[in-house]
Amino acid sequence: MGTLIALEGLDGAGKRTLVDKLVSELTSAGVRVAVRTFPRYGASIHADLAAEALKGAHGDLAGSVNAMAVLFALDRGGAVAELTELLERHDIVLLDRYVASNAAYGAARLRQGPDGEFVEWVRELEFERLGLPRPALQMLLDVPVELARARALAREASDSTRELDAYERDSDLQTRTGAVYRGLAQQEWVSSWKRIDPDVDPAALAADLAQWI
Ligand SMILES: Nc1ncnc2c1ncn2[C@@H]1O[C@H](COP(=O)(O)OP(=O)(O)OP(=O)(O)O)[C@@H](O)[C@H]1O
Ligand SMILES: Cc1cn([C@H]2C[C@H](O)[C@@H](COP(=O)(O)O)O2)c(=O)[nH]c1=O
Repeated sequence: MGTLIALEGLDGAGKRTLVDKLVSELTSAGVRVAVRTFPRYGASIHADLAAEALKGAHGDLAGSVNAMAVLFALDRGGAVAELTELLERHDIVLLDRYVASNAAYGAARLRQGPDGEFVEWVRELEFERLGLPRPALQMLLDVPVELARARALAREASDSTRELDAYERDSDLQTRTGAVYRGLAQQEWVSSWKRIDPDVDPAALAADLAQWI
């Protein structure tokens, strides 16, 4: 049975970039690694509806914190069988965002903290009702909000398909989300957490992750 590891962080933090480097390092070291990214755009109606809502579609859908979180949760709920199968065939299944994204962004929108009702609601909905596998390790790519924003803006300027959505445009939301994430990491929400610096060495981190197999 493989080890489930999730990478979390703000929009533009560099998660995708780091995941790609980790896969390259782990694969070179002979580790069987699979990657999945949430939301599953193009593969899940729930993910697509959420993305469209964050770009202004579907009336007042994006205005409801719980409705948005249910969409993200149902997207993941549809991936339970695939995750289970991937874990059977790989040493590590690395996730670019997972359940903690829902907890952190939703709590931040509601101005709640990591110990608040919303975080507990997400835990119960996703791990207990939807039966999502619990990650062995959750990593927080802890990039200052200004750096994450600069990276998201640079990406938007170079790629017309990556226009900032409502969450990305809201700098205060990103700041509060960062604070909730750090609280979740500090209290080891659901499983172990590891804080990752922006200048992390991917080779060293990959070697560390291989210890979790
Ligand atoms: N270490 C880095 N140094 C410089 N630029 C970086 C670094 N990591 C990522 N970037 C750049 O920052 C932008 C955002 O990176 P990336 O897409 O990996 O972030 P992300 O956390 O996956 O974002 P999102 O959650 O919004 O999809 C990209 O243009 C990427 O090339
Ligand atoms: C998976 C997930 C994501 N979010 C938030 C985080 C982002 O601001 C957007 C879209 O995600 P992307 O990585 O920029 O494509 O949605 C969330 O609130 N809950 C989730 O479960």
